[in-house]
Amino acid sequence: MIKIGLTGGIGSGKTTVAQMFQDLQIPVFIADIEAKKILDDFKVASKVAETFGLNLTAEGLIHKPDLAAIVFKDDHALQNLNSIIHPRVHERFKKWFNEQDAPYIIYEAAIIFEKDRASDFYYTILVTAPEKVRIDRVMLRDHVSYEDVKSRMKAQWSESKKKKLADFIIENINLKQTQQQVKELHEKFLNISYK
Ligand SMILES: Nc1ncnc2c1ncn2[C@@H]1O[C@H](COP(=O)(O)OP(=O)(O)OP(=O)(O)O)[C@@H](O)[C@H]1O
Repeated sequence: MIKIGLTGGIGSGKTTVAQMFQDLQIPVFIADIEAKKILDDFKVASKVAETFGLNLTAEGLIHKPDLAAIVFKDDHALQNLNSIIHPRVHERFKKWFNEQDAPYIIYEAAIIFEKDRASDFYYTILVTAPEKVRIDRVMLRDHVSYEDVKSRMKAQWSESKKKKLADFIIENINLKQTQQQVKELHEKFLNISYK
């Protein structure tokens, strides 16, 4: 079973594109969702709270906006958090992958090239959109400020740097055109996987 890595900067539309593959019956693993679930595990939450000097909520959870305020301003803190969460996401992915039965699967993550993980995948897809469009989308979706979005973007490489490394690029501006690009890639991946 072929593994396809799907990535893109914040607000580029990775999840929107991932959903389009899912609509074509392709299994999708969303690393961000898994990371959030892992953070809700009491043992992990306790470790993260201790590492960053945070208090857990009454339900024993991390208050995510407090954590975001720390890690999105401090690269070292973000790396520290990733070193707690990422190995666990990887474990979950391995287990999930072995349970799938499909011609190929999609692994969606905001960071693939930045982590030197492109070689884990048969192909990589980069979803792109102009920076201003991406910022507007995230401000609208998450009700956050322009500065908040910009500071989250700092941990990610520029699109031009990632474009050089990606096998395929999906320009996500018009949803109909995005869907068409997804369909074309889907056909290509099916052909490869059935060879
Ligand atoms: N082509 C498009 N036209 C209009 N709105 C779009 C388009 N693509 C995505 N959106 C909207 O923009 C927002 C961001 O898209 P999405 O969540 O898919 O991006 P993402 O890359 O997964 O973002 P993040 O990295 O922040 O999780 C969502 O509200 C989504 O509905």
